[in-house]
Amino acid sequence: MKTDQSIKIQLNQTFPLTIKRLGINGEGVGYFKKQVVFVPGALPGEEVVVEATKINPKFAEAKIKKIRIKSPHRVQPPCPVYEECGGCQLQHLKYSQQLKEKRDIVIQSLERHTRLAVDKLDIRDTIGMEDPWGYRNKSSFQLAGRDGKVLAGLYGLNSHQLINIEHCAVQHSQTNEAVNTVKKVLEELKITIYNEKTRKGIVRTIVTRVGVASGELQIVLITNQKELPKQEQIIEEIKKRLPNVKSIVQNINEQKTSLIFGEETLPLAGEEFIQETLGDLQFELSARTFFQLNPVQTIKLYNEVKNAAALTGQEKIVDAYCGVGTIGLWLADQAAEVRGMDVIPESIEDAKKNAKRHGFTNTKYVPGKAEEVLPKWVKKGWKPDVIIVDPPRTGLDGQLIQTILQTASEKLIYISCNPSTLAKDIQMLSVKYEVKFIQPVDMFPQTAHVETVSLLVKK
Ligand SMILES: C[S@@+](CC[C@H](N)C(=O)[O-])C[C@H]1O[C@@H](n2cnc3c(N)ncnc32)[C@H](O)[C@@H]1O
Repeated sequence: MKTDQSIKIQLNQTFPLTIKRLGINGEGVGYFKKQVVFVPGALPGEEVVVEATKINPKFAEAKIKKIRIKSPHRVQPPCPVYEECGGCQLQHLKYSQQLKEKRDIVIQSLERHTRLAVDKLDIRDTIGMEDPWGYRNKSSFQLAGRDGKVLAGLYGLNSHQLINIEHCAVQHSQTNEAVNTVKKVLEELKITIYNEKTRKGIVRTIVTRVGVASGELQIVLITNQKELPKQEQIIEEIKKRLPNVKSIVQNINEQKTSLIFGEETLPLAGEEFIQETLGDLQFELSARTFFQLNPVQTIKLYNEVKNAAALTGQEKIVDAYCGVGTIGLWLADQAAEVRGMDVIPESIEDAKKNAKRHGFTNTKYVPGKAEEVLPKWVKKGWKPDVIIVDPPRTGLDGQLIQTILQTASEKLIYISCNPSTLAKDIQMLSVKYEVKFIQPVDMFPQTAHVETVSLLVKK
């Protein structure tokens, strides 16, 4: 018998709900008369009363009116702006339970999108952080001027209202200090802050990056025009108040879009980059260089890749979606050859410099799409033994999957930041590959993001 699946919940309707699991965005998921309801802030096991806030063709969204039975894992979120901000989604869940839920999200995705016997797979416990706070090395805080005050923070959840953040609990302590200091300097010198509506004003955004190992700090002032009034005073005050600042740069973004960076970057004081160390590798990070945001967990993630690859020194490796080459360089001293590609030409230039700085002569980096570059290499007779992929949230391109299946390298190591696309890709790859293990690594504590390293081996 065919059942009518269309949503019958009415907007603003209030009803009781049992939360069964966490959804991929960290919301509680329950079923009301067999209809899926997403409830931000609700936790598995909780009995809640909710009010429908949005009706979609296949599901409803609702907000909590009352918690009748609380999860034993519910905790008080330490951040005062947690409810409005939207940067974190799981601060109200005990950290040890966050790790369990993240593993569960991976399992659910595999159950939904693959035909594998998921209960037979080796899906390991999530590798967490000892201290799951203050881990982010980079911040991009939008600015707003209000009554002579400079506010800095993020736009609120589903709104365009700036939430002023004095202390972000997941940012490195140097970041919080730096943002508050720069805000004060701009305020005292009466520098006008960009207004999105009128498109007037000068400073739009403060971006900071901390070299967690080096202690070095970079500050980027993103402005709506090239001329920065009182530039010398701004620099002098920042340097005086923040002795760890190694680099102050200006980036000019005159666009209307929500893109943070514009094309032009000008040095204002100090170096154009800061130093960062990952294990034995050193990197120079300039304002726009992509670099992993949680260096402590990055080392654990890359070591999982290294263990999965179990290299003997004879292997040819592909580091697809290589960014500035960090993963390939992590393995280069144990491989015969490492080849990487990325769509961002500047990242490829950085990858080449990084390889050279560390004296590697067995690496090759090419700008371009993985789905175009790898087929060319393979066509010329170059056959990798290990393919490592680290795609964006959208997962692997179909063409790349076809090339991987044709190439049939012994090992495929898939680093994923999206369990749904990972599962869909694994389903396609399972024609030739068997999943050996999936290791979740918590790169972003307090948020719903789930990162995994999966080892697939040729059947
Ligand atoms: C998740 S990041 C991984 C970066 C790097 N592996 C690391 O650990 O720092 C994804 C990278 O894929 C690149 N990218 C996006 N689409 C791509 C494509 N079709 N082909 C190659 N690279 C792509 C992005 O520029 C970005 O550097």
